[in-house]
Amino acid sequence: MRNVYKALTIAGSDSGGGAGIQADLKTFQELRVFGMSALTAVTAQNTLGVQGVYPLSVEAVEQQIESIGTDLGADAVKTGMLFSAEIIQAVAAKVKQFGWNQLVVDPVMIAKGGAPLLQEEAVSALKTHLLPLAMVITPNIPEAEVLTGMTIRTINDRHEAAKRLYELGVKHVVIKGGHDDDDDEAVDVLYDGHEFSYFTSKRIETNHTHGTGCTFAAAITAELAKGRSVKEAVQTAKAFIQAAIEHELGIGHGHGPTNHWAYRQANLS
Ligand SMILES: Nc1ncnc2c1ncn2[C@@H]1O[C@H](COP(=O)(O)OP(=O)(O)O)[C@@H](O)[C@H]1O
Ligand SMILES: Cc1ncc(COP(=O)(O)OP(=O)(O)O)c(N)n1
Repeated sequence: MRNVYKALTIAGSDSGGGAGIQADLKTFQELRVFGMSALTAVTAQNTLGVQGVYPLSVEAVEQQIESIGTDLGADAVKTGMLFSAEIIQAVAAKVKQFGWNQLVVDPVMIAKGGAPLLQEEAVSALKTHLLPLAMVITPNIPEAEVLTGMTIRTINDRHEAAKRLYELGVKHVVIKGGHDDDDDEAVDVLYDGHEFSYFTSKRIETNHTHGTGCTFAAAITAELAKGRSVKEAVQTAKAFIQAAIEHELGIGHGHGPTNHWAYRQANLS
Protein backbone atom coordinates (compact mmCIF):
# COMPACT_ATOMS: atom_id res chain seq x y z
CA MET A 1 0.00 0.00 0.00
CA ARG A 2 1.19 3.54 -0.80
CA ASN A 3 2.51 5.46 2.20
CA VAL A 4 0.53 8.64 2.92
CA TYR A 5 2.46 11.17 4.96
CA LYS A 6 0.40 13.39 7.26
CA ALA A 7 1.09 16.78 8.81
CA LEU A 8 -0.97 18.74 11.31
CA THR A 9 -0.90 22.52 11.67
CA ILE A 10 -2.12 24.14 14.90
CA ALA A 11 -2.47 27.80 13.99
CA GLY A 12 -4.71 30.76 13.23
CA SER A 13 -6.80 31.35 10.12
CA ASP A 14 -5.81 34.17 7.74
CA SER A 15 -8.93 35.08 5.75
CA GLY A 16 -6.68 36.53 3.05
CA GLY A 17 -5.12 33.11 2.45
CA GLY A 18 -1.45 34.17 2.49
CA ALA A 19 -0.40 33.16 6.02
CA GLY A 20 -1.67 30.99 8.89
CA ILE A 21 -3.56 27.75 8.38
CA GLN A 22 -4.19 28.53 4.73
CA ALA A 23 -0.50 28.94 3.89
CA ASP A 24 0.34 25.78 5.85
CA LEU A 25 -2.25 23.58 4.12
CA LYS A 26 -1.31 24.88 0.67
CA THR A 27 2.34 24.14 1.38
CA PHE A 28 1.64 20.63 2.71
CA GLN A 29 -0.40 19.87 -0.40
CA GLU A 30 2.27 21.21 -2.76
CA LEU A 31 4.84 18.96 -1.08
CA ARG A 32 2.52 15.92 -1.33
CA VAL A 33 1.71 15.62 2.34
CA PHE A 34 -1.84 15.20 3.64
CA GLY A 35 -2.64 18.34 5.63
CA MET A 36 -4.82 18.58 8.75
CA SER A 37 -5.56 21.59 10.95
CA ALA A 38 -6.54 22.63 14.45
CA LEU A 39 -7.61 26.27 14.49
CA THR A 40 -6.59 28.48 17.44
CA ALA A 41 -8.06 31.78 16.26
CA VAL A 42 -9.84 33.34 13.34
CA THR A 43 -8.32 36.55 11.99
CA ALA A 44 -9.99 38.97 9.62
CA GLN A 45 -6.94 39.80 7.54
CA ASN A 46 -5.91 40.83 4.05
CA THR A 47 -2.81 42.23 2.34
CA LEU A 48 -3.37 45.60 4.04
CA GLY A 49 -3.29 44.29 7.61
CA VAL A 50 -5.25 42.56 10.37
CA GLN A 51 -8.73 43.93 10.92
CA GLY A 52 -9.82 41.53 13.71
CA VAL A 53 -8.60 38.69 15.94
CA TYR A 54 -11.11 36.19 17.36
CA PRO A 55 -9.50 33.46 19.51
CA LEU A 56 -11.22 30.09 19.94
CA SER A 57 -11.85 28.54 23.34
CA VAL A 58 -9.19 26.26 24.82
CA GLU A 59 -11.74 23.44 24.69
CA ALA A 60 -12.28 23.94 20.94
CA VAL A 61 -8.52 23.77 20.31
CA GLU A 62 -8.10 20.68 22.51
CA GLN A 63 -10.99 18.83 20.89
CA GLN A 64 -9.72 19.42 17.34
CA ILE A 65 -6.30 18.01 18.27
CA GLU A 66 -7.91 15.10 20.14
CA SER A 67 -10.02 14.26 17.08
CA ILE A 68 -6.92 14.08 14.90
CA GLY A 69 -4.69 12.33 17.42
CA THR A 70 -7.18 9.57 18.22
CA ASP A 71 -7.86 8.71 14.59
CA LEU A 72 -5.61 9.93 11.79
CA GLY A 73 -2.36 10.60 13.67
CA ALA A 74 0.38 12.89 12.36
CA ASP A 75 3.94 12.29 11.12
CA ALA A 76 4.87 15.88 11.92
CA VAL A 77 3.17 18.81 13.62
CA LYS A 78 3.59 22.57 13.21
CA THR A 79 2.43 25.36 15.48
CA GLY A 80 1.89 28.93 14.32
CA MET A 81 -0.28 31.62 15.91
CA LEU A 82 -1.21 30.33 19.39
CA PHE A 83 -2.40 33.66 20.84
CA SER A 84 -2.57 32.96 24.60
CA ALA A 85 -0.74 31.18 27.43
CA GLU A 86 -3.82 28.99 28.00
CA ILE A 87 -3.81 27.76 24.39
CA ILE A 88 -0.04 27.16 24.50
CA GLN A 89 -0.35 25.01 27.62
CA ALA A 90 -3.23 23.02 26.14
CA VAL A 91 -1.32 22.44 22.88
CA ALA A 92 1.82 21.36 24.76
CA ALA A 93 -0.22 18.86 26.80
CA LYS A 94 -1.75 17.36 23.63
CA VAL A 95 1.64 17.14 21.89
CA LYS A 96 2.92 15.17 24.90
CA GLN A 97 -0.21 13.01 25.08
CA PHE A 98 0.18 11.87 21.47
CA GLY A 99 3.97 11.61 21.64
CA TRP A 100 4.49 13.95 18.68
CA ASN A 101 8.24 14.55 18.65
CA GLN A 102 8.51 15.92 15.08
CA LEU A 103 7.26 19.32 16.25
CA VAL A 104 8.07 22.54 14.37
CA VAL A 105 7.33 25.68 16.37
CA ASP A 106 7.02 28.92 14.42
CA PRO A 107 6.85 31.39 17.32
CA VAL A 108 4.44 33.80 15.61
CA MET A 109 4.19 37.05 17.57
CA ILE A 110 3.43 40.00 15.33
CA ALA A 111 2.05 40.22 11.76
CA LYS A 112 4.10 42.23 9.25
CA GLY A 113 1.65 45.14 9.55
CA GLY A 114 2.32 45.29 13.33
CA ALA A 115 -0.79 43.52 14.68
CA PRO A 116 -0.07 41.35 17.78
CA LEU A 117 -0.88 37.65 17.24
CA LEU A 118 0.49 36.49 20.62
CA GLN A 119 -0.33 38.10 23.97
CA GLU A 120 2.80 39.51 25.65
CA GLU A 121 2.29 37.42 28.78
CA ALA A 122 2.22 34.24 26.65
CA VAL A 123 5.93 34.46 25.74
CA SER A 124 7.03 32.82 28.97
CA ALA A 125 4.49 29.99 28.48
CA LEU A 126 5.96 29.42 25.03
CA LYS A 127 9.46 29.14 26.51
CA THR A 128 8.46 26.95 29.43
CA HIS A 129 5.88 24.60 27.93
CA LEU A 130 6.33 24.35 24.17
CA LEU A 131 9.97 24.99 23.26
CA PRO A 132 11.30 22.00 25.25
CA LEU A 133 9.10 19.78 23.04
CA ALA A 134 10.28 21.27 19.74
CA MET A 135 12.37 19.45 17.15
CA VAL A 136 12.75 22.76 15.28
CA ILE A 137 12.00 26.39 16.12
CA THR A 138 11.93 29.00 13.33
CA PRO A 139 11.98 32.54 14.77
CA ASN A 140 12.58 35.60 12.62
CA ILE A 141 15.08 38.08 14.07
CA PRO A 142 12.57 40.16 16.12
CA GLU A 143 11.03 36.96 17.55
CA ALA A 144 14.48 35.60 18.46
CA GLU A 145 15.19 38.91 20.22
CA VAL A 146 12.03 38.64 22.32
CA LEU A 147 12.70 34.98 23.20
CA THR A 148 16.34 35.55 24.19
CA GLY A 149 16.20 39.11 25.51
CA MET A 150 19.20 40.11 23.37
CA THR A 151 19.65 42.46 20.43
CA ILE A 152 20.54 40.72 17.16
CA ARG A 153 22.49 42.65 14.52
CA THR A 154 25.32 40.41 13.33
CA ILE A 155 25.73 36.75 12.43
CA ASN A 156 27.61 36.30 15.71
CA ASP A 157 24.57 37.66 17.55
CA ARG A 158 22.47 35.07 15.76
CA HIS A 159 24.88 32.33 16.83
CA GLU A 160 24.57 33.45 20.45
CA ALA A 161 20.75 33.68 20.23
CA ALA A 162 20.57 30.20 18.69
CA LYS A 163 22.67 28.80 21.55
CA ARG A 164 20.37 30.43 24.11
CA LEU A 165 17.30 28.94 22.43
CA TYR A 166 18.98 25.53 22.26
CA GLU A 167 19.55 25.78 26.03
CA LEU A 168 15.75 25.97 26.46
CA GLY A 169 15.50 22.42 25.12
CA VAL A 170 14.84 23.02 21.41
CA LYS A 171 16.74 20.45 19.32
CA HIS A 172 17.27 22.59 16.21
CA VAL A 173 17.10 26.38 15.93
CA VAL A 174 16.64 28.19 12.61
CA ILE A 175 16.97 31.96 12.89
CA LYS A 176 15.61 33.35 9.62
CA GLY A 177 17.17 36.27 7.83
CA GLY A 178 14.21 38.00 6.19
CA HIS A 179 14.50 40.94 8.61
CA ASP A 180 18.28 41.24 8.28
CA ASP A 181 19.66 44.45 6.72
CA ASP A 182 21.65 42.57 4.05
CA ASP A 183 20.44 43.95 0.69
CA ASP A 184 21.88 41.13 -1.42
CA GLU A 185 21.22 37.87 0.38
CA ALA A 186 18.65 36.29 2.71
CA VAL A 187 20.58 33.96 5.01
CA ASP A 188 18.91 31.53 7.43
CA VAL A 189 21.10 30.03 10.18
CA LEU A 190 20.52 26.51 11.54
CA TYR A 191 22.02 25.34 14.86
CA ASP A 192 21.79 21.71 16.01
CA GLY A 193 23.68 22.06 19.28
CA HIS A 194 27.02 21.24 17.63
CA GLU A 195 27.42 23.22 14.43
CA PHE A 196 25.93 26.01 12.38
CA SER A 197 24.67 25.59 8.81
CA TYR A 198 23.79 28.46 6.50
CA PHE A 199 21.04 28.54 3.88
CA THR A 200 21.60 31.45 1.55
CA SER A 201 19.55 32.83 -1.32
CA LYS A 202 19.42 35.99 -3.38
CA ARG A 203 17.29 38.60 -1.59
CA ILE A 204 14.34 39.52 -3.78
CA GLU A 205 13.17 43.11 -3.69
CA THR A 206 9.41 42.82 -3.32
CA ASN A 207 6.44 43.89 -1.25
CA HIS A 208 4.85 40.45 -1.61
CA THR A 209 6.20 38.62 1.44
CA HIS A 210 3.03 38.09 3.45
CA GLY A 211 3.15 34.62 5.01
CA THR A 212 6.80 33.83 4.24
CA GLY A 213 7.48 32.59 7.78
CA CYS A 214 4.40 30.34 7.88
CA THR A 215 5.18 28.89 4.46
CA PHE A 216 8.84 28.24 5.30
CA ALA A 217 7.99 26.45 8.58
CA ALA A 218 5.19 24.47 6.90
CA ALA A 219 7.62 23.25 4.23
CA ILE A 220 10.04 22.08 6.95
CA THR A 221 7.14 20.24 8.63
CA ALA A 222 6.05 18.55 5.40
CA GLU A 223 9.58 17.34 4.69
CA LEU A 224 10.01 16.02 8.25
CA ALA A 225 6.70 14.16 7.83
CA LYS A 226 8.24 12.41 4.81
CA GLY A 227 11.21 11.30 6.90
CA ARG A 228 13.79 13.83 5.75
CA SER A 229 16.50 15.03 8.15
CA VAL A 230 16.18 18.53 9.61
CA LYS A 231 19.00 19.78 7.37
CA GLU A 232 17.36 18.34 4.24
CA ALA A 233 13.99 19.75 5.31
CA VAL A 234 15.39 23.27 5.79
CA GLN A 235 17.16 23.05 2.41
CA THR A 236 13.90 22.20 0.63
CA ALA A 237 11.96 24.82 2.61
CA LYS A 238 14.48 27.48 1.55
CA ALA A 239 14.07 26.52 -2.11
CA PHE A 240 10.29 26.43 -1.70
CA ILE A 241 10.06 29.92 -0.18
CA GLN A 242 12.54 31.36 -2.67
CA ALA A 243 10.37 30.19 -5.59
CA ALA A 244 7.22 31.40 -3.81
CA ILE A 245 8.66 34.91 -3.31
CA GLU A 246 10.29 35.11 -6.73
CA HIS A 247 7.10 34.26 -8.66
CA GLU A 248 4.81 36.64 -6.78
CA LEU A 249 1.12 36.69 -7.66
CA GLY A 250 0.73 40.47 -7.40
CA ILE A 251 -2.72 40.33 -5.79
CA GLY A 252 -4.19 42.66 -3.16
CA HIS A 253 -3.33 46.30 -2.47
CA GLY A 254 -0.66 45.84 0.21
CA HIS A 255 1.83 43.14 1.25
CA GLY A 256 0.73 40.39 -1.15
CA PRO A 257 0.93 36.65 -0.50
CA THR A 258 3.64 34.40 -1.87
CA ASN A 259 3.02 31.93 -4.69
CA HIS A 260 2.57 28.48 -3.18
CA TRP A 261 2.57 26.62 -6.50
CA ALA A 262 5.77 28.16 -7.87
CA TYR A 263 8.09 25.48 -6.43
CA ARG A 264 6.05 22.65 -7.99
CA GLN A 265 5.95 24.41 -11.36
CA ALA A 266 9.69 24.99 -11.28
CA ASN A 267 10.23 21.29 -10.58
CA LEU A 268 7.89 20.04 -13.31
CA SER A 269 10.07 21.04 -16.21
N1 LIG B 1 13.08 39.44 0.29
C1 LIG B 1 13.39 38.15 0.45
N2 LIG B 1 14.09 37.48 -0.50
C2 LIG B 1 14.39 36.17 -0.35
N3 LIG B 1 14.06 35.47 0.74
C3 LIG B 1 13.37 36.07 1.73
C4 LIG B 1 12.99 37.44 1.64
N4 LIG B 1 12.31 37.78 2.77
C5 LIG B 1 12.25 36.66 3.51
N5 LIG B 1 12.90 35.63 2.91
C6 LIG B 1 13.01 34.25 3.38
O1 LIG B 1 11.69 33.87 3.80
C7 LIG B 1 11.73 33.06 4.97
C8 LIG B 1 10.96 33.76 6.08
O2 LIG B 1 11.78 34.75 6.63
P1 LIG B 1 11.35 36.00 7.52
O3 LIG B 1 10.82 37.07 6.65
O4 LIG B 1 12.54 36.35 8.34
O5 LIG B 1 10.19 35.38 8.42
P2 LIG B 1 8.79 35.98 8.92
O6 LIG B 1 7.84 35.91 7.76
O7 LIG B 1 8.44 35.05 10.03
O8 LIG B 1 9.02 37.38 9.37
C9 LIG B 1 13.23 32.85 5.25
O9 LIG B 1 13.66 31.67 4.61
C10 LIG B 1 13.88 34.08 4.62
O10 LIG B 1 15.23 33.88 4.30
C1 LIG C 1 -3.20 33.79 11.19
C2 LIG C 1 -1.82 34.25 11.00
N1 LIG C 1 -0.79 33.50 11.43
C3 LIG C 1 0.49 33.91 11.27
C4 LIG C 1 0.76 35.13 10.67
C5 LIG C 1 2.17 35.60 10.52
O1 LIG C 1 2.65 35.09 9.38
P1 LIG C 1 4.11 35.30 8.78
O2 LIG C 1 4.41 34.15 7.93
O3 LIG C 1 5.06 35.60 9.88
O4 LIG C 1 3.87 36.50 7.83
P2 LIG C 1 3.58 38.01 8.07
O5 LIG C 1 2.31 38.25 8.77
O6 LIG C 1 4.77 38.45 8.88
O7 LIG C 1 3.57 38.52 6.70
C6 LIG C 1 -0.32 35.88 10.22
N2 LIG C 1 -0.13 37.05 9.60
N3 LIG C 1 -1.60 35.43 10.41
